Amino acid sequence: MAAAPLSSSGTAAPFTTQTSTAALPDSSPAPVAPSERIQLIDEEQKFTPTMGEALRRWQLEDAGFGYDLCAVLGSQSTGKSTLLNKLFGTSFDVMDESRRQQTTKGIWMCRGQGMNVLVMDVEGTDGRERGEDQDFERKSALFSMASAECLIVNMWEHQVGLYQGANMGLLKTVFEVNLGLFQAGKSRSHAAKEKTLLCFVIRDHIGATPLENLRNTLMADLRRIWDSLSKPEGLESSTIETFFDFDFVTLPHKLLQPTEFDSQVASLRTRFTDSSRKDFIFRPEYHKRIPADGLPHYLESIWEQVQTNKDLDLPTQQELLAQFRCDEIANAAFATFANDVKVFRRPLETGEVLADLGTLMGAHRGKAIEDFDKAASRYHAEVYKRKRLDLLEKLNSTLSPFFLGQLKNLHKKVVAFFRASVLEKLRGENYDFSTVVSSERKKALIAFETGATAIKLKDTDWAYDDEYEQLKQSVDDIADQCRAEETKKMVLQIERMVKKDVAEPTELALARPKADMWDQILVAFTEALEKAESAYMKKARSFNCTEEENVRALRTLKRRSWLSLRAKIDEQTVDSILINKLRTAFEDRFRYDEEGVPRVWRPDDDIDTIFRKARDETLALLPLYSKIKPQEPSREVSLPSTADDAESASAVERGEEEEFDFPASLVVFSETRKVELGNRFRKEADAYYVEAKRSTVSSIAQIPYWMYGVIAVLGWNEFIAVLSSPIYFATLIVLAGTAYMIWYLNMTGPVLSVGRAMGREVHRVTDAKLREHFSQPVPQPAFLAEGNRTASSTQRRSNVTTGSVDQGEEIELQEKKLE
Ligand SMILES: Nc1nc2c(ncn2[C@@H]2O[C@H](COP(=O)(O)OP(=O)(O)OP(=O)(O)O)[C@@H](O)[C@H]2O)c(=O)[nH]1
Repeated sequence: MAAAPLSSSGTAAPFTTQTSTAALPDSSPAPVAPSERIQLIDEEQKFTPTMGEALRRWQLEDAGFGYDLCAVLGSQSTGKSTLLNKLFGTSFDVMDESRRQQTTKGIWMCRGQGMNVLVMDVEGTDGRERGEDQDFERKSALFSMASAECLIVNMWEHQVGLYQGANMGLLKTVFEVNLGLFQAGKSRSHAAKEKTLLCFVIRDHIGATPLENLRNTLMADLRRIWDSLSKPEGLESSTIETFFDFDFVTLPHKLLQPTEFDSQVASLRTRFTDSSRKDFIFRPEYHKRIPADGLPHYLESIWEQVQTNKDLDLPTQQELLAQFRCDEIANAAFATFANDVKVFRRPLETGEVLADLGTLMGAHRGKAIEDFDKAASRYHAEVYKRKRLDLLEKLNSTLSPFFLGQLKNLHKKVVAFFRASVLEKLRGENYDFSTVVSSERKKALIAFETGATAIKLKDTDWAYDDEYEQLKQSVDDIADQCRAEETKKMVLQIERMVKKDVAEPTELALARPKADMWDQILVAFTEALEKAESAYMKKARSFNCTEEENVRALRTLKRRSWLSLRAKIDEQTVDSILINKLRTAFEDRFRYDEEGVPRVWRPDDDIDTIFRKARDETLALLPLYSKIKPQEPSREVSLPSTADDAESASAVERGEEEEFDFPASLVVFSETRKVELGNRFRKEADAYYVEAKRSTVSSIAQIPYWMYGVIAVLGWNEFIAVLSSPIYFATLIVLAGTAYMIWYLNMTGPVLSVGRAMGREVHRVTDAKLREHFSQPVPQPAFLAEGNRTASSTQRRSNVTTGSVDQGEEIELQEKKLE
């Protein structure tokens, strides 16, 4: 039956990939290298794992739906492989004529040359080696039906009308298989629409029987077979045309009419390649809608189903394939995506705020979805949609930590910026605290919201409300801190103001101690405090301070102001200054008379009484100094002690405030110190007394008046000499003129005092020198050693040292009397 052998390559090893040029069509227009073929299903009925790779090599992996698949069925050695090689330029093995043995075993696949067509060469039926075993025939028919758009049924012309030779057994199997497939998928409406083309190629057509007659004969046979089949429920009245389209082609004898054979094969080829032809074979409705990249998996699972004799549910298979492929595609898209976005992790972990994070995240996610859509959208729509959602969710959950990290960093950045800008503004002059804080707060919240919105991707449930609330809280906390700081600063400023305002009146009042001394000081203090309180209240308004805060701040302000007054009083009443003040008060009473004129002690003056009065009056000032107590009770100041209110007491316990005891703060110095100061003052006063006494002694020791007469008599001739000498006389005139000028310019007083001072100095130096010369040392009183800070004490010391031992003793006796 078979024609003369073209080549023989024997049986291929399982899953081998082979290339052959032996069966290239003679009329092949281009010398293109034939495609390699693969053994899709081997003799052991195992599906090849290399189909994916083969598709890649055939450059069909990315073809999507842009490919076609056909299979050839027919009896063994009926020139199937020869026909396919001629039609499609494939490289299937052709039987070696001399050996006459089965060539094609299992199912082979090859890409058509110059076309996106996958061709399957199926092992011939009625296989001698397989004997009567119909198992593989049925399986391969089922497999071909499930996958191919067009089944080429190859037969000799003389087989038409015969049951066995015309493959009627095989066709019966095909119809049964198809009904089985339909039954499984009957719930799916689209199943009915899927038709398969059965293209009958009648070989060795001599031409005696026209094609029309052959067609009728075959169709009558096919209908008979169809009718004989038991139909599933609901399909009892279905015809063979419901599921199949039929085409009939005749080819002349290959060996007897080779030219005609070749030209008709070439013509038939165009029906497979030229989609513009009316009789184009690969019409879209036959396509099984399996994307090329999913074809290996689909065919494998179909074969697995066929092998395990399970009901072949094509729609379910398509769904399963869609799931498998969508997962694969999603995983590939996700792997690229994960690699792209991992660069965000490190900077976000180190606290950076990435400027284009939102855009970049969106772009990477978009690319992943795009990659997925491109490959997966061809698969089962429902599965694709579901898997797309899954992928989107996975992408979003991968990006979510970046979103949260960025929000956290944004929060920190905005808070830091808010703090810095508020502090910066507060460093300036003439600011309104509440305006500064509210405007910076607004800016901070807007900055956060803008940043957060920029990274919030659509199709996510991401939200930043919590972070936004936290940010508000943080900003408000900082504002509160700043307000507390500002309030503190303001209280300090006001305190300084109070300190300045009370300093001078305090110094003045304490320097001139009078009965109303404390009244003056407290009036000044109260005025300063009132001024301070109103200054605080004015500023506090701009700080939006609460009533409670105001009460607390004013209380602090009063206490601190009082303490600064107390500090001033303490400063002015340290021992040395207080003694100085007492000394001054004493001097005012003792050394000056009622009119304020300095006293020049004369022997008949009652020094003792004056001294006693001045001393007692001065000592009476000590109790006045010792306690802050105004004459007028209304001028008394009263502040609560820390022990008086619970809040302050607990603040003292916590160490936040210092203890403040107002009644204790009214005491300037204790009784003990008062006694000490009295004693010290007494000694100082005694020195004044001694000085006064000495000055009377020195006035007693003055030159007698008759001595001036003696001097005048003895100096007469010198007087005449002056008058008679032009030099002396001129000198006299100059001196007289100078004296007149002094008198005229009213400078007598200053000149006299200068002269007196000079005289005293000369007198002192002379006395000292004389004392040294005559070696008559007199012990120096201890209190004078301390009192030599002033010029008056220096004067006193010089006076004392110039006195005789007798005078010193006399003075001591006088003192004892006074005591
Ligand atoms: N008479 C005739 N012989 C042909 C024709 N085409 C091929 N042959 C011969 O038939 C024999 C079998 O050819 P194959 O192409 O191997 O047939 P096959 O159906 O693929 O065989 P298996 O794969 O073994 O089932 C070869 O010797 C061919 O030379 C034809 O059109 N007419």
